[in-house]
Amino acid sequence: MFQEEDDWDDFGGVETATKTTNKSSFGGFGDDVNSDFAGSSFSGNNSKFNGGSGSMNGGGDRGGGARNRSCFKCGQEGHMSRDCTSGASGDTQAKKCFKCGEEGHMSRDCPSNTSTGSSKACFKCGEEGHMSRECPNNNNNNSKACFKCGEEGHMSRECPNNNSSKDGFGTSSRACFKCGEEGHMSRECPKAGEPDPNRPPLYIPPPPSEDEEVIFASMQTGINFNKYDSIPVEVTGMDAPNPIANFDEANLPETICANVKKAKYSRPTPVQKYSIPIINADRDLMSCAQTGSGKTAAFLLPVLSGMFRKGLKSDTLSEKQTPQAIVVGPTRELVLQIFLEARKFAYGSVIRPVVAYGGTSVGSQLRDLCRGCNILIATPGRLLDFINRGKVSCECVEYLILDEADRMLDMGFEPEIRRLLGSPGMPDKNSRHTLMFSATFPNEIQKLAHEFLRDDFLFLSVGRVGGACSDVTQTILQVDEEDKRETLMQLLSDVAETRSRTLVFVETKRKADFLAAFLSQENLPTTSIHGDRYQREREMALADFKSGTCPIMIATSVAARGLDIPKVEHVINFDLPNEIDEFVHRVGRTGRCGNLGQATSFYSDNKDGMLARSLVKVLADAQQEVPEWLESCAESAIGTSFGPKGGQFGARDARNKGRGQSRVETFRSKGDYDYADGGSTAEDQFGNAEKQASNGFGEDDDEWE
Ligand SMILES: Nc1ncnc2c1ncn2[C@@H]1O[C@H](COP(=O)(O)OP(=O)(O)OP(=O)(O)O)[C@@H](O)[C@H]1O
Repeated sequence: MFQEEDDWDDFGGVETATKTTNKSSFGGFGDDVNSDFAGSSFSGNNSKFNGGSGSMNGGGDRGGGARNRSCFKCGQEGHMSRDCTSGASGDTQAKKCFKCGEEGHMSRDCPSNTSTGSSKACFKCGEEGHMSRECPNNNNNNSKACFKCGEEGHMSRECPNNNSSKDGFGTSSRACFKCGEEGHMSRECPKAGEPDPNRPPLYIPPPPSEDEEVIFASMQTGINFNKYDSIPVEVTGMDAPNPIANFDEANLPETICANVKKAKYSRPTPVQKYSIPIINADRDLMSCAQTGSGKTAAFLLPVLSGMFRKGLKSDTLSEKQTPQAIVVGPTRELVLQIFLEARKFAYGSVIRPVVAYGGTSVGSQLRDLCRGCNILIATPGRLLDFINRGKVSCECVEYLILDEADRMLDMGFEPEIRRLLGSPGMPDKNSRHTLMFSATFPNEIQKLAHEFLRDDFLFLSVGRVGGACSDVTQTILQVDEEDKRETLMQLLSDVAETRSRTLVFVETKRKADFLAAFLSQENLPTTSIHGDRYQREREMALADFKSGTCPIMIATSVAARGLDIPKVEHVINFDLPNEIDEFVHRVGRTGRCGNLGQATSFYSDNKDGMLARSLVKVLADAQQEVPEWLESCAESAIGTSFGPKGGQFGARDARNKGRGQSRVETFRSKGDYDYADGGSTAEDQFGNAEKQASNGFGEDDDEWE
């Protein structure tokens, strides 16, 4: 079915048809501008889903110019419809009036001038009663010039000035969209077959290891693992089931139970003790627990078990897969990690997890998908792309899980999540189970989340919502911008010898590159990860960091959430983030699963004042030392827009009005996440973070995958 990457190249044909769709539907206005610059992506959909067949019926012939064209009115060749001498339509497919929808006359002869519903105005002058090509108001500003020579009075396909290199405005020359050279359109490009040097190389990630030892390799629990039991837990909502005390009470199928043992999970963490019975009882859940405390297994184990219990529905070897569970997360590396966890717990069973994320070959992921998919773990953009292509249907979804749910509902991803929830076949909230997990849950996001959960959902908080992990020893250093590099060098001075894993967070992708290059020059083995790197490079950077080949990794916020990297000893915030939640997640890359960790943050007076109050709060809550100077900074922020006096966090279920507190921090930024992670367009593979989530699914990726 998908033997070759090129199997997916058939979109080239659609492009041609699309161009002509534009032309015919707009009565001759459709300059090639449309087809070259927009048609390939957006109109491609039109031709597929909105009457594309219309464009195929002869439409394809019109654009090329090489084939015969027949009169629009009588169906005969040799003349255009405007020169047609036959009074009425003579062909079998009688044409309807553009204005009133009736047959037997053209729109310009339409007797029903009062037609209201669909009366069309001239595209050029805006007046009704004539089409744009018959427009008497030729001086109108909107009048269209030939796309090739810039002159009016003819369309580009009839242009007598074939060698003209002027564009429609007669000012600059138009180059071929594919090769950049002048003198031809992209569809006639002689280099069409050659690879575009600006496009990123195709990336097919290596298949995951089949070695049991690798599959079940897990992080060693640390000395504070047992202390998890003393963390206060609160469940709010009606009729919450009792927590379990051990995995034997979790009602897991035998295979999954055996896999839990192989993963050396001897007993559940608090978030698992509470979440597992809640999900087993088919309740919706918003679950908040500190970083590194086992939230992934808290949803995967009961969801996989539920799928077993209810019976698997997905067809193997079907071109349209119907997963019963969908997990979405904000970054590619995180969804890959969750996939590997799902694969571990489902090992030896018939459940087939599949992963889908941007920056990688669509064809290869589709081939994998079509081998069968019971649980799909994906970034939202790529998932929507697959739904849009008709490769994934949501009709069987029983579980929808948002990991890092507060980020998934924050401004960057919210439009895509809404699109996912509104996609065809997606069961409504009362017909599916929606589960949300994160270490942070600001009040305003909680309130938004209520819209997607059943009314009787349960809210679970383990420890303080939004609190930093107390197993991490935190230091805040007051450092001026210009001294940061030197201070960093001091902190890293012995890493070349100790090889202790150090994760350094910076604000921008450029700075990440710059700092990585600088440290490498200083003989400190450093790599970097951020949204402007190719996916291959991102995964290699992570692998080098994990293996210790490069014990220093410079990262943007793309690595702030969810990544579970063993033995990260030190997190350095070279730049503090704009949001306190982001800070909590970054610090949480160390001190996981009961292990101890260290975090050092550079505080710049000029830049970080807005974070002072929230920082004091987070440090105090995590029983960390709060420097006096920071308290003073926080005091001076009282009464400013940086936080009300006595600022507190969204510390509990936002439904408990009066008890829930307002957040201190309101500066929410988008950060470097994998927004709009659809097809493998150049932007997807190489720097998509600034792209708006609403700008489509990257339909044209198959042209070069
Ligand atoms: N019951 C358990 N026993 C031993 N190890 C566990 C247990 N549960 C989870 N772990 C391990 O703890 C580590 C952290 O788990 P996980 O990544 O799920 O944390 P998290 O709460 O999702 O963190 P984050 O908030 O950063 O996303 C993983 O290596 C996981 O394998």
